[in-house]
Amino acid sequence: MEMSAVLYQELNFVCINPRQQQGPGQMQALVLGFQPSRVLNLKAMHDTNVSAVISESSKQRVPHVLSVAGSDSGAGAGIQADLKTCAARGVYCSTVVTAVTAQNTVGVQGVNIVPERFVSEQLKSVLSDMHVTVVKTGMLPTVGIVEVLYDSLKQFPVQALVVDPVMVSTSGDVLAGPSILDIFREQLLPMADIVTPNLKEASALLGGIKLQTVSDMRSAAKSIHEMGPRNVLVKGGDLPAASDAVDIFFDGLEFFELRSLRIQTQNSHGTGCTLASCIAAELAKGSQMLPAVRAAKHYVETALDYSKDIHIGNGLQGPFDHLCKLKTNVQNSSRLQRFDPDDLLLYAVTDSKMNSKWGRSITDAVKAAIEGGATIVQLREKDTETSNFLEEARKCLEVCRSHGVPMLINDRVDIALACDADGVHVGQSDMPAHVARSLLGPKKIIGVSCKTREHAHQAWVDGADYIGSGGVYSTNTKANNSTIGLDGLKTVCLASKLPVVAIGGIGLSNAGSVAEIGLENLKGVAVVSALFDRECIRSEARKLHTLVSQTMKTSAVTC
Ligand SMILES: Cc1ncc(COP(=O)(O)OP(=O)(O)O)c(N)n1
Ligand SMILES: Cc1nc(C(=O)O)sc1CCOP(=O)(O)O
Ligand SMILES: [Mg+2]
Repeated sequence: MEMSAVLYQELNFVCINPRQQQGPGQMQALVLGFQPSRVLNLKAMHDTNVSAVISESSKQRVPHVLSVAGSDSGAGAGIQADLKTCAARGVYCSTVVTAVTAQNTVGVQGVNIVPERFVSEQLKSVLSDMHVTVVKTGMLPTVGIVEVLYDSLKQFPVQALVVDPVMVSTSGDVLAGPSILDIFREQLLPMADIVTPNLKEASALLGGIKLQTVSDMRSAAKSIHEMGPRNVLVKGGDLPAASDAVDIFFDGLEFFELRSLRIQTQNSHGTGCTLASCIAAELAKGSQMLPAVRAAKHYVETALDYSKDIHIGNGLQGPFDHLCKLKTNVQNSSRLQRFDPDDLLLYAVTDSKMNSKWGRSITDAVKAAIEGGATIVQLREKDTETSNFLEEARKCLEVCRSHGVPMLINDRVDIALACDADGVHVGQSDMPAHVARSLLGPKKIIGVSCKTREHAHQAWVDGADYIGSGGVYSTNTKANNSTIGLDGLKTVCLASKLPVVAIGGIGLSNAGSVAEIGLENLKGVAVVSALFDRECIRSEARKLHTLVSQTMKTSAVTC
């Protein structure tokens, strides 16, 4: 007892794990904090009566993904891809190896399946001891392995399960045969929070039906959802070549077409594993499902683009550089996607006064909004000094980029240029949109505030990408703002082909009425106080996102 007391004093963060005493005289001490490599094994200690001495306040839960997958000796996919992805996303990753493959850029030369009982032993070791937040599965080569995983998850529940139903490698080699399909459908999918099949895997899960169009992908997502997973992402990377890669996300209520640029590269081995483990990592950090999927798509796209010319191996299936995000030149690189009007769905506009009132930084506020589902962000910092504004804008941009969410600057074209933001929002008394366009170039997003049909017409002529129209309701956030009501909003929508986002006094109580107007180019709502003047930005964003997307969907069908 005395010996342990000395040790505890020396090691501030030591705790004894009470769940896994390994036998008399043996115990594990685990150094908490984000330094999982510093695990001490205090075998020499003989006092088995020592109980945990750590106070709750000094415990720091680390976001933790457990990858249950096969090893890829070439390290482009499988366990190795999952480890690198989680490292790049700042999340701890433990591993349970289900198979060892001899693999390179040419193909799979051999597979050695780990016996079920040893998969089970690995699962027990990790799940009984470490606080796993999310389990992500990859190659599950036998029915027995799926069974032991199912049993382990029943015994040690985790916050989320991400299932990448790996069946065939990029090179076309079979990694799990058709015998696995029944148990996937019956046991694993009903437990999953998301399943991420590519076209071949979706087809296999559905008994071999052909999937050739985006419409087929929607039907497939719906049918797979009926098997029990909370969310489905059908990846359309194998659809006949088009300029965009389209994935279909279905949460049981609505479909989202998630588009990204198709990167021309042979270095795409491991993209499926990487996407799924990045979703798991984002969920482990507290993200909602759709923002996690968007962030993961953006991460994969950035890594593929960064690695498109690297050369590793002589085969056709090259790996890519998962850690590219940690290299400073990529950290601040431009957004790859073009402006997507659907990004206007939940537009979060910041307010410095509200952030000071609640004692949070702009970056923390923006991060919470995105994690709750905000699809575009505008920094509207009327009272922040220029140097601070620029510094904060750079930090926020990093957060937005890592989630694939566009970030615009209100009024200040100079700040937008200096931090390489994705665009600006200007009003009728700000810099004219056509001047902003000539300064920012064709690739940046420009939004213009419009209250009348004349404003709307001019915005189009000036080369704006979208219109912000309001105040739909009266607001305390912007002084002396005139209210145009729902009728004024309709007039602006009908006067333009540009996508429109409604603004002004919008919150949970009335966002539904706005979304209900059902005009095709009304794409979403922009909110300030309904997010940033609230205690929990993340949960308000989540509620607003659900409300607006569901109402828009219903209204679009009726109109
Ligand atoms: C999306 C969106 N719409 C409208 C506005 C208002 O812009 P503006 O009229 O320039 O007023 P300020 O925001 O600068 O006070 C906006 N910011 N965002
Ligand atoms: C920034 C802004 N522009 C408006 C316009 O009518 O163009 S209303 C507005 C403030 C919106 O804040 P809240 O969501 O807290 O009402
Ligand atoms: Mg302005």
